[in-house]
Amino acid sequence: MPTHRVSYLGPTGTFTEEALRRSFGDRVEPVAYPTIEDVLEAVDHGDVDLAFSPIENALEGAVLATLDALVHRFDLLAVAEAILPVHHQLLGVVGSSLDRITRVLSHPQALSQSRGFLRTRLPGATRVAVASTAEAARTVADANDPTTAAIGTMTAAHLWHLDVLASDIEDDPRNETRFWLLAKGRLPEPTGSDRTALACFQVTDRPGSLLALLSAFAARGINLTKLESRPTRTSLGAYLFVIELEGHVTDPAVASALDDLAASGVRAKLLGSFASARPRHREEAAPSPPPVPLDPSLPRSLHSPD
Ligand SMILES: O=C(O)C(=O)C[C@]1(C(=O)O)C=C[C@@H](O)C=C1
Repeated sequence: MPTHRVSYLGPTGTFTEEALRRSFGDRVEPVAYPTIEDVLEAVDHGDVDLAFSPIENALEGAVLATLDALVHRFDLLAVAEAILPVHHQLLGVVGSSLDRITRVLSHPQALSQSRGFLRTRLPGATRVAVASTAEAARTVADANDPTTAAIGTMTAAHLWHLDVLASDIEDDPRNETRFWLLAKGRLPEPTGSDRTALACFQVTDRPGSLLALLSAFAARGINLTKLESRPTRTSLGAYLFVIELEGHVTDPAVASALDDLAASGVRAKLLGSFASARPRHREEAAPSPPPVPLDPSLPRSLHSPD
């Protein structure tokens, strides 16, 4: 089987590399780049065959560095997705210990996903954002400073001979991150269990445009799995919608919904169509949270039925 050169956020030892190797094994040759923009630019320029980048985290939501670059800057298509359980380790040089740590380095996502641990166990420590978790681990190892720690992978601990000062420090053990494999050009054939991602821009701003967007899919029984609003970057208060739905962009129902949207003044940019890493079944939908008592002065429609 041919090997594809795939750009990813490096250096070696990041969660992204782990997800790439676990999901695609020896079908890929990972090529490290220092930032997510560089990862995407590499495939855009044809320096690699594919790019692999985080798109969504269970605790923090969208990975905006990837999402916004795909919406605004690059014309790339997601052709596959992968999900990795993400467990963060606090790494220090040999001989260090938790009570000596005054500075913690990591990728902003890792710092955010470990917010609870940092607040309760290292309340006085300075948090320093760096380009990736592996970059943080490498910096700590190079500095050989027992007062500085990194948040990163177990692989990074082994690579740079760091001690695990505290393990699995993420805010929730169910933490996981979804990644997209991105290509320039052709989409994969439908598999029967696909998802499609779109960025929808309102060409004309009028009341009910979000409703029109949602109705085009609802009317055809197409299940939406994600809806995210992002600034259009044209003026304050102007937003576009990123949606994900069940189905392939070539499915007749999806294609007809897109025709409807175009007719109602919505421009849709295709972000990808790919086999779902975790096909969703309607009956597995999360249970609704218990009703929250609301201020009695609020409109009745906001109250749960009694
Ligand atoms: O810094 C890394 O190790 C990465 O692979 C980046 C990244 C991200 O950007 O979300 C990937 C997965 C985890 O959510 C934490 C960080």
